[in-house]
Amino acid sequence: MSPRINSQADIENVSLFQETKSILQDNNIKLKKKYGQNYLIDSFKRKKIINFANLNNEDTVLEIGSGIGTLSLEIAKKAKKLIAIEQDPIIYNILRKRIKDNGIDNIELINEDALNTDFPKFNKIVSNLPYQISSPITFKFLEYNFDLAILMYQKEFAKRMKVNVSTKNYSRLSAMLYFKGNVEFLDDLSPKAFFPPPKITSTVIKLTPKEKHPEMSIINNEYTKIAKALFQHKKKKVINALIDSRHEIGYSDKKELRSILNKYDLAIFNEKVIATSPEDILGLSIAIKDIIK
Ligand SMILES: C[S@@+](CC[C@H](N)C(=O)[O-])C[C@H]1O[C@@H](n2cnc3c(N)ncnc32)[C@H](O)[C@@H]1O
Repeated sequence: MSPRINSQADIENVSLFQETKSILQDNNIKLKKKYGQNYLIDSFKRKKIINFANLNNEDTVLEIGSGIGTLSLEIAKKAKKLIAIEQDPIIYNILRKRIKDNGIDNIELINEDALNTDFPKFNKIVSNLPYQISSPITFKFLEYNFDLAILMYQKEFAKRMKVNVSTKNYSRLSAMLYFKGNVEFLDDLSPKAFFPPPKITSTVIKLTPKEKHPEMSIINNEYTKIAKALFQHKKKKVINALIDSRHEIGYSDKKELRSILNKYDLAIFNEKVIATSPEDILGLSIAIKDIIK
């Protein structure tokens, strides 16, 4: 069915859709679900996403999952340099050719799994992320120094990034991000903005790293393990969640851990996990750090 055209934005969208379709057809590509290959075909949203990053000619931008270059070629026009990482070798080769055909010389294109490669130096990130790596790639970003990241996720995932203690979206992710980054919701994109359309709505967020929390820098390991253990049992009391996820903090014997924990007289043990703030979890991590293996 031909798309309905009402405005200039519609015309641009149709042309981005046609361009995407013809690149895929010319290369005999069937997009792969396992790589999260839903390509942006809404040129108005593309412009908006790139504008959110406020790019200038001193920026080195990192893009994870560059696909056929829908964002990449536009980012490269505004930034000093783009480092684009694409795992699928066939899609990587298509983009490599597009870069060459367009005479672009400021894109470093890397054919790797972004989770298993060190990122070259960058100061901004702009990415329509492959949804299946949302969580690990977000934590990986936070290991690097950068000014800001404009990132697109599944809406349900994005909602879990902000801390709302005692709500159903409060999660390990929000508890981890609380100390590491500020999250600002910027925009939503309907499935129609992508080809093929995914089943879900997407959300664009701005992530800005926070100053290192002084206590978190010494307790990060213990906090990470404890948060992982706790949020597997969000509705349980803290002590029971720790015992039930004892393998996350280095124990296999339930009785042994219970008797160790019973030596601590901590009020937080009787709180429900969902009601404990990141600050509470930090306090717990400091209190029991010596028993975390
Ligand atoms: C949602 S698409 C975005 C493509 C393009 N940036 C756009 O906006 O249309 C995600 C891309 O990430 C790639 N990808 C998936 N897993 C990856 C990984 N672990 N490392 C690098 N790229 C990956 C996919 O092949 C796909 O091209």
